[in-house]
Amino acid sequence: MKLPSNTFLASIRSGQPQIGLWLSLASGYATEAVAGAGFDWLLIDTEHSPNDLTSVMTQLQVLAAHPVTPVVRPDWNDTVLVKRLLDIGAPGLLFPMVQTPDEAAQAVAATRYPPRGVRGVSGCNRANGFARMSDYFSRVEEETAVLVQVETRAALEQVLQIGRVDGVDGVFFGPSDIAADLGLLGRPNDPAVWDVIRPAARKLMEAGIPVGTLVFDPGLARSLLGEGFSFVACGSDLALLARGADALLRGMKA
Ligand SMILES: O=C(O)C(=O)C[C@H](O)[C@@H](O)CO
Repeated sequence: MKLPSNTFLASIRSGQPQIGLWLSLASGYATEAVAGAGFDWLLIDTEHSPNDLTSVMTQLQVLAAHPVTPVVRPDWNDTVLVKRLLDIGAPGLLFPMVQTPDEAAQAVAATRYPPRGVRGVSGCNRANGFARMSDYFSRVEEETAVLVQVETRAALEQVLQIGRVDGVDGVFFGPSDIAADLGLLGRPNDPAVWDVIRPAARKLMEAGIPVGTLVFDPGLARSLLGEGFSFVACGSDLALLARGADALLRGMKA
């Protein structure tokens, strides 16, 4: 038994755009319902949703039956939590609120076994096929996507240094937090937010570093992919449910 190749990672490295969806409902059943839609990547969020380790694992199990790559967002750049997420088989991690190259290096180190990093070793777990994957230790680091999230003006100023940290596979812009940092709380689509994100994203793209984001506007998502963003999530399971319910009732009352 071999460690599966990470198709999301191979795609962003080779410049093939990846369309994603955020998973915030913290439910294996809801995840199963969207799993077959055909998204390239699905982000299991533990920062802003009621997910715990067990609900994340259930969703990873569900998604294993589908040709889509799950990426898990830990709630913090926390070495111990990262070890546990990797042991349950997260093929990619999105680290929130990475502010400096040192913090990006800390995120990478959490995903590497010694001597390259600080990941603790478990011999038998879901990630290594319960010790049946003969190549797990030799390949897991090259097959794990390490994505770091830039969410403040301070981080934007160092974006290239953050993106160039050895082991970082991509930089994700958080428009909601960047908007808040700019004094535009609740306005992630405000042009002023994108006026600071776009030049930073271009710098990374010119350096060959994949760039991603999440926007709740399919038109903006399409245009960002056209501008060279590599991995763009264009909505969430939670928003689809809530806004779909709103629209259905509105239609009934119209
Ligand atoms: O700043 C952002 O944008 C993000 O980090 C994404 C949000 O956390 C996501 O929950 C959308 O509201």
